[in-house]
Amino acid sequence: MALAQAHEARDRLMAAHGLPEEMFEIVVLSTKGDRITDRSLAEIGGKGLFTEELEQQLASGDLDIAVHSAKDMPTQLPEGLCLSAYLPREDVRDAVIGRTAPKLIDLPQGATVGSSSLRRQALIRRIRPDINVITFRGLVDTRLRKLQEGKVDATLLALAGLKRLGKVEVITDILAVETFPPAPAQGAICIESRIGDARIDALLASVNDAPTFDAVSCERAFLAALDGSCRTPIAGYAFCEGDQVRFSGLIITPDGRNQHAVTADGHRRDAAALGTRAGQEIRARAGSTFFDDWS
Ligand SMILES: NCc1[nH]cc(CCC(=O)O)c1CC(=O)O
Repeated sequence: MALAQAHEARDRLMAAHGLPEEMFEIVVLSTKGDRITDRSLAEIGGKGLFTEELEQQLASGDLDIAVHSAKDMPTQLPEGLCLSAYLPREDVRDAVIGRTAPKLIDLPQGATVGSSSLRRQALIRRIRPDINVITFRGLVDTRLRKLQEGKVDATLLALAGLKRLGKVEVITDILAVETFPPAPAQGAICIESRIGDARIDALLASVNDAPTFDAVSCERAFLAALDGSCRTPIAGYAFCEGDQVRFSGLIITPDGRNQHAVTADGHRRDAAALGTRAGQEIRARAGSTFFDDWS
């Protein structure tokens, strides 16, 4: 998927500036997050794993831009780096790949679902407390193979990733954002670069999608205000409508039984502040014990 995303960024940059392919060199780094696939992200140290090595090369000048799934980016970036552009966002929803039934609600009693996302685990339990959720990581193909081998009844993946890999035919259901809210920044590809690199900023300005930038900035600010620890299931989704941005966020306990939801809207220019306030509000309402009990 990383390669598909890098190609998409390169193709958009080529088209926007009329540049030939030879002007770009794609450097592929496998990261710790890709190599360790038998434990959940929370267990092995969280989101930074995907980005650490790329960021070192970005800071040193070996790379000019890094292309990431925005969802995998920590809220705090290393000094001197920023998320300078977002490509137009893909579908934000989660998809079900069901083996014994197409939809979560139709799975057999006590069915096993593979997912290592704490948010998906909690949201699955909110809908179906009887479902046994097991940790399930690795590349999409590995997960699909485990599903076919009968290790689980179903698994959940981001629709955006499946689309980028050209694997939508495996999907048996798509979950609505209202009942199954996505992770902050899901479906968005971001470009990270050095702060103040005028040459690169000029190149990136023409591929940045402003509605995606504002919406994802709002969602990431929400996550940051909640201290974005990847041990707490957090969902957050914003979208732009004209000059307005609308946001809804949720924190939920891993068993899916307790939750706090928030909605907010305002002017797009205040998108990040809106997300921050929504995060602070939910934090105040939930109280510190909501987080303590589960981390
Ligand atoms: N954590 C892995 C990851 N990071 C981004 C995506 C999907 C693509 C996206 O959300 O942009 C995925 C896989 C998944 O959640 O199914």
